[in-house]
Amino acid sequence: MRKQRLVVVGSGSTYTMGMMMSLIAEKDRFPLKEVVFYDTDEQRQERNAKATEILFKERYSELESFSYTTDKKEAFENVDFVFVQIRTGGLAMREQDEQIALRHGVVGQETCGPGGMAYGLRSIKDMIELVNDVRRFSPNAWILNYTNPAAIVAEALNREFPKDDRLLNICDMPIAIMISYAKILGIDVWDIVPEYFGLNHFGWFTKIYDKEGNDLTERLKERIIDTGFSPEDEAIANDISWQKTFDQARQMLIDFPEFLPNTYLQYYLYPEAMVEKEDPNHTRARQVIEGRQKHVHDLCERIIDKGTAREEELHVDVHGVFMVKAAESLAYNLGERFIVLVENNGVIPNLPANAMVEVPALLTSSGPKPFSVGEIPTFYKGLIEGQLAYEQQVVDAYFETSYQKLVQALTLNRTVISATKAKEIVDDLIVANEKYWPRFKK
Ligand SMILES: NC(=O)c1ccc[n+]([C@@H]2O[C@H](COP(=O)([O-])OP(=O)(O)OC[C@H]3O[C@@H](n4cnc5c(N)ncnc54)[C@H](O)[C@@H]3O)[C@@H](O)[C@H]2O)c1
Ligand SMILES: O=P(O)(O)OC[C@H]1O[C@H](O[C@H]2[C@H](O)[C@@H](O)[C@@H](O)O[C@@H]2CO)[C@H](O)[C@@H](O)[C@@H]1O
Ligand SMILES: [Mn+2]
Repeated sequence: MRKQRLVVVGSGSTYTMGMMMSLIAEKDRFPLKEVVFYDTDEQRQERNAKATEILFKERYSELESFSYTTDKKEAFENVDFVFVQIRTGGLAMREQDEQIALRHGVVGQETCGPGGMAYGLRSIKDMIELVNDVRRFSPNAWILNYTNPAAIVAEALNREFPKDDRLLNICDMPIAIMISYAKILGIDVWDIVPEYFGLNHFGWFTKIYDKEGNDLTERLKERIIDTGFSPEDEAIANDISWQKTFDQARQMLIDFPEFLPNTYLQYYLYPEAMVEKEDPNHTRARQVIEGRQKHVHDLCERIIDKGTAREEELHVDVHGVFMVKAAESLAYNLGERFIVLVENNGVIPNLPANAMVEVPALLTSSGPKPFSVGEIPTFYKGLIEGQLAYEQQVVDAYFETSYQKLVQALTLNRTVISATKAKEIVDDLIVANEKYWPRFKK
């Protein structure tokens, strides 16, 4: 089995340690020769890197080389895989996004509504630069991207790099939801065969089968409605915010029982209730700073101080293992089924061909091979078309630096609707994002 050379971009991420555990867990199926960390923030990177160095010495003796750098050439030369998880502006800007939206009485969220637009307009520039940098040094490397908002990033990258067929955007939400389905059904998550359609953070499971082809959909729906729905992945199971989100997904299923919803639809279907639940002084960004980020920083510092990771409880989480398993399938032509983002091109014939849709696909060494979904019913088509128009309008606004299109985009978004509000929010976001956004022309 050919060993892979991997670079992790945004290696200072709160998800890096979980991802490293996934690399260790999958080392027989995705064997690595070399791992390189790349980040623009030396300090964030060093903490994770020093802890990883110790972890790899103890648990990944087969690895020939581990290093970390802020130099692009050093990072991107001769690599096979690039895993990307960057956050332009950091969690501090995420907090701004959430608070600005809430100040105007609308959903304040990382990837949905005005927050998602603000974050998207920060991510696009860095992601385009990054893909260009990687391609300069490793023209054939697989780039697997987690960077959010994945819908807007995927749309922008598809326009900027239309011929790049080794660039794949993914999201861990569908698989995280499937972990909860698996628990309810008493089967292994990797034995679930899902049918799914939508945009990123905007989709529905239409069928849930097991490997033998048994249709478990109706049984699953009944169980969720009767006995509840909760997050089960280790990383989110005890998080109150995620528990509320999964509980709300049960309510969505009661209200719209045809298909099983992605949890993110709560922001579009019940925007007022979502706003009411929020404490503007303690939004999700602050919870993550005090929760996941603190936990990871403390963990790394303990490992570094003690010189060992043996005393720590470290877990493989869905985020890391999904990325690694997808990479395995691409590297070794396994043709395994994953829900990923691809250009529509008739997969859903009653949506535009150029839409970036999230659907099941077989991952092969020549790229994702999506399954045909077929025409979707009017309710879902209507919702998706509105959201797609918003996403495409945000990307149009970015490339044309058009203020008018930004206002139009937010007016299209279900979490905003009011043109007056859209304009006021855009004006506030422009001020807050001065360091990150292009200058929009009025
Ligand atoms: N697609 C998904 O389903 C999914 C799931 C989880 C997280 N994410 C995304 O993963 C990313 C990381 O999340 P996090 O909470 O760990 O954020 P984080 O801020 O902890 O980590 C991001 C890292 O990226 C670095 N960075 C920023 N700009 C960079 C650039 N241009 N080049 C290299 N490094 C850069 C930062 O210095 C930081 O260390 C975010 O975009 C988040 O939204 C996506
Ligand atoms: O609010 P956060 O930062 O906790 O999470 C936002 C992300 O939520 C989804 O991803 C993951 C989660 O981050 C991870 O810990 C995992 O175990 O479960 C979640 C659900 O899959 C979402 O897909 C991401 O796009 C968000 O960034
Ligand atoms: Mn996601």
